[in-house]
Amino acid sequence: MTTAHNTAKFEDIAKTVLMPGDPLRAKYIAETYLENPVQFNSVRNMFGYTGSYKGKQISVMGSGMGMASIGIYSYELFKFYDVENIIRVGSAGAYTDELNIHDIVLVDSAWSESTFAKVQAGVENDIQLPNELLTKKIEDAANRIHTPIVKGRVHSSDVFYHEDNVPNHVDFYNDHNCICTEMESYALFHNARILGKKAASILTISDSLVTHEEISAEERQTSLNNMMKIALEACL
Ligand SMILES: O=P(O)(O)O[C@H]1O[C@H](CO)[C@@H](O)[C@H]1O
Ligand SMILES: O=c1cc[nH]c(=O)[nH]1
Repeated sequence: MTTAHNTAKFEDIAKTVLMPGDPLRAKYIAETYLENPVQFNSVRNMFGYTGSYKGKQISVMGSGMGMASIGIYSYELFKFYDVENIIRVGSAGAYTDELNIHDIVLVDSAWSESTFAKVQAGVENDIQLPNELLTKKIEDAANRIHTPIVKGRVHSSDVFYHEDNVPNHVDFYNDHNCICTEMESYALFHNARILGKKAASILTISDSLVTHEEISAEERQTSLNNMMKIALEACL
């Protein structure tokens, strides 16, 4: 089975896939943590690899940025490659000064004003939920390796740069209880639900919309090691 966006054969991809937005972060995870990683995709440079972690076959593949992009890649993995679990390992911007740079958020719900779910399947809910079991496995893994996490709701936005005349982080925090923002979890959770699969998201705070601190582009590729270890341990 190949698709317009993925040249992997059906058997090349493991049942669990870790998905960072950045394909270079996928390459970093494969080269740093997986034994014998084999690359299965390079179409559009959306790198994907399969290897083993502590004896378990795991794949890692970039999703690209935004719901349109993860919508395509996650749908193909679930539907055409029969992937069972996708764990997003992303970066996020903090909406509250209670979150610091490098804090790790385990997503317990994703709120969005996006029309993704409506256009995709006529679903009007503005909240999508991760799979409970997979999310619990991530929480248990974090506890096992003594890495603190914060559970909370993410704002999955279609837009990274906003003008001043629209709702901002204060409104999303106060009106919708969103503690941070990224651009993919809502679509990932929706795709998993309609296809009967499992998805979860774990995010590292890369910048703050409150304090305006941020980490560099290079650090976004490589410095999210604690989150990656939690996600890998959750696969065991
Ligand atoms: O670091 P990733 O996983 O790409 O996630 C976040 O970073 C990108 C924006 O810089 C968006 O994709 C957002 O969701
Ligand atoms: O502010 C941010 C940081 C990471 N990702 C986003 O989508 N927004």
